[in-house]
Amino acid sequence: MAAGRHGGYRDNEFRDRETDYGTSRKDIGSLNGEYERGRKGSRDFDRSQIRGRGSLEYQDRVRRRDVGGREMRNGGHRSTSSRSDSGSSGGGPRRCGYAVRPVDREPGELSSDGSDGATEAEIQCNKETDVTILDSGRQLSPIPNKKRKFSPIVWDRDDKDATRTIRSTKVLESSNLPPLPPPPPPPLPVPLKSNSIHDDAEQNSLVEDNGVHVSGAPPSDIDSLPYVSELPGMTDSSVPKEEDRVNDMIAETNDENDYVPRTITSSRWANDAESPSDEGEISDYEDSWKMKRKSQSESAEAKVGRKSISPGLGEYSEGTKVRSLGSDERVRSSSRDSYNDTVDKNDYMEVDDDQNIVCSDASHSGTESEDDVGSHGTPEQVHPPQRSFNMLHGCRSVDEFERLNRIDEGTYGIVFRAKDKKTGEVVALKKVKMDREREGFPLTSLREINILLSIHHPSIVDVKEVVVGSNLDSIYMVMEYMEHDLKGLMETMKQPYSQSEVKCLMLQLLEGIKYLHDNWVLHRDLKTSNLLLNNCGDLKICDFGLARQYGSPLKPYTSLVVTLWYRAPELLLGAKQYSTAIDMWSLGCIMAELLSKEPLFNGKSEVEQLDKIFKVLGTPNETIWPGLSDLPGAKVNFAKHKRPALGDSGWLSCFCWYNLLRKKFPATSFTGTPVLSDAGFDLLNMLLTYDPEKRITADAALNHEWFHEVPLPKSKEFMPTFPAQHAQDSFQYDQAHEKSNEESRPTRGAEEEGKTRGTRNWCGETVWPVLVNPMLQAGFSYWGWLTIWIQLWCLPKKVWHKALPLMKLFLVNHYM
Ligand SMILES: Nc1ncnc2c1ncn2[C@@H]1O[C@H](COP(=O)(O)OP(=O)(O)OP(=O)(O)O)[C@@H](O)[C@H]1O
Repeated sequence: MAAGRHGGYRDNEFRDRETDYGTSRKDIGSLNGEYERGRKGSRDFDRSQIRGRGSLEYQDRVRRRDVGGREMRNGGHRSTSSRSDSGSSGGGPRRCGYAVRPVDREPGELSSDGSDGATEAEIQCNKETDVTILDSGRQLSPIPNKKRKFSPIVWDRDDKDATRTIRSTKVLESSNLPPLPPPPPPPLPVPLKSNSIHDDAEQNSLVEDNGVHVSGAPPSDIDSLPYVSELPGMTDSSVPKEEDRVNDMIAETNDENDYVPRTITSSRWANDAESPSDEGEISDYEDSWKMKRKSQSESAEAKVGRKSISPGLGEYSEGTKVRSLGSDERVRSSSRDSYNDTVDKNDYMEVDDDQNIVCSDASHSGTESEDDVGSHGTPEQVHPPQRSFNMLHGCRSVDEFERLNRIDEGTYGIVFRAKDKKTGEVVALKKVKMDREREGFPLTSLREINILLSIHHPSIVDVKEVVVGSNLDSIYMVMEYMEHDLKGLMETMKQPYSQSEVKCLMLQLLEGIKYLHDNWVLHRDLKTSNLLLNNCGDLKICDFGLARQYGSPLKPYTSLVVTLWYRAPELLLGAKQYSTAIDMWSLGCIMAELLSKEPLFNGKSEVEQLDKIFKVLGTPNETIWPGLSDLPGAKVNFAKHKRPALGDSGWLSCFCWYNLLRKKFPATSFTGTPVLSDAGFDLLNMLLTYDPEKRITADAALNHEWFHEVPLPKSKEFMPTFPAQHAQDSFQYDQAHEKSNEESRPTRGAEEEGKTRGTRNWCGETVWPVLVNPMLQAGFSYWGWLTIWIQLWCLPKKVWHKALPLMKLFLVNHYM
């Protein structure tokens, strides 16, 4: 029965896998190991033991079994005509298997040999992005393909103090650091910048980075990177106390089911089991931020109650805890990032083909197997762009940027286009919204900053630095500027993207998602408005406000993630344990949207969303989705949209099952409906597979045959370009802004008295002195006058008629 719906499995296959899973769960390390081994494509490996992240192998196995036949996924039809044993898990693109006639190529489409005829100018675009283009048009990220043993993003401070002290001493000694002058206190309460660890021949020598000396000694492991408190001039003594205190707070407040986060201070991702959940991790941080803010406006002693000493540099106190924490986090996360960028392969222990844990760092050569060296190639060839942060200097002011125009406003931030006055570079500045300031620094922004500073990939928007406004609460992320977001772009397009263009976009998207998943990051908010595009054809994923680390084994997380239209069915049904498959479902929705220019499932509520999905894909049941009935939402009696006409099995059911989705994307069309080949439909089906365990992984999707058949993915240089939508806003916004600036000009009376109404900040908002009475503020603004006007409106007509001329007179005198 299920065979017809989801990939053609027989029931007993599920049971087999279930049994294996049960066994393997006892030893999650072994599971991970098997998964990693499986990824390398060991042919003799018993893939049936792998579940979850090993679904790639699972798909592979199914493919082999079904060669020559037809396979249904969500009841979908899978063409196998051109499919051989793909070995997709480790095989890579099989482009040689496809003979591509020139006539089949669209302009810009890559040929089999990779020559796309791009002009030099066009190729220049690629050079800038520092990516290698494969013959299939795919970009090779400069990041290793293997899944990291540990996430590069650091949220934890759970290292033992003693170890830290020893490490600190070791690092400092080995680098023969001369005593540094005490650094100025880090000015920001969030993790912002870090040092740069250079990976060059003189690993043990001092490296000067932006005028700051840091140890260039290769750390024996990532934890040995220096901390703020380990630097000269910073005392370490108070750190343990603070850590203990913070850990106590975590222990007291951690509740895995609570969505409200608590602390950012613990948990390395790969060791998630020992750490509080993400939701638990942040709010302590927020608490700290609150405390810090409180301490700014009142006396620190009064609020903290316990600690009142003003801390030395690098020390922790209640009042400055966040600042120190932020700096520390900043150093650690970005240290990893810098280190990751420069010596990515050296950074973490990785698992090689033979399940050896390999530290490719030269200092760990003893643990590096020959096999691994061979399989990894030469890490030295990879030189991703390096982000150098000066950890000892404060962040720059936003005044060092010239505001050009406002790009867009999201839920969590306002994005501006701006120009770096120093370099002339045009960037995007995302101002963190502090609307809910009373609740502390926004969690989403903390996550976003932390993650984006820690990862680097051509398909992920690059955060260059963080700058502050005149008011310390104004925090801006400086990002590379992208001309479009896919949602806005598609709204302006008359025709949807062609298949070859969708392939180009999907490949970039999948590369980015694969990188995230390999680095233990779930994006959790993939949608077209979070995909940016520039006129070089580069696609980049942005908005990491909902992103988080995941670990193995999975922990319960909130299911209130992902924008409704792109939310996976397991989330809609209330699953708390989910993984990378939720992002893959979103990719399925995005792929469909790219092809049709319409959202695939545009429900208005969760129930309606589920109903829309079920209508198209059929209502799932326990057979096609084992474990479905355990989900909280599955108890609801949904309408049974059952496609198979002849029971649950039989080849006819295959057609009936998937035909609604296939109807939306037919293989041929005379009506202008977007067409999708069998292979493309197969990929779409695999992305929109109900059972998250069976849903295709990013890795497998990258190797899907759709990307290797004609029409081939269009080369980025030949992607259509459009006028920058945000630059168009510029005129309108600037006019509006000019008008609002008019409002902020001093009143005539005030001018006379030499007073002003408040100053405009970088965004054009009025900033009032803290002590200005809000009523006074209202009185000086149009809003204030509007309020009065409305009140007058409510007055009896007689009174109002008398008041009106007076009001007019007053306003004319006052403003004209
Ligand atoms: N680097 C960038 N370059 C150009 N435009 C950008 C950039 N980053 C974001 N934008 C634009 O700003 C919009 C909002 O950005 P973003 O999604 O990061 O904010 P948000 O508040 O988190 O939004 P959401 O409400 O979707 O959560 C994006 O849809 C995009 O149009």
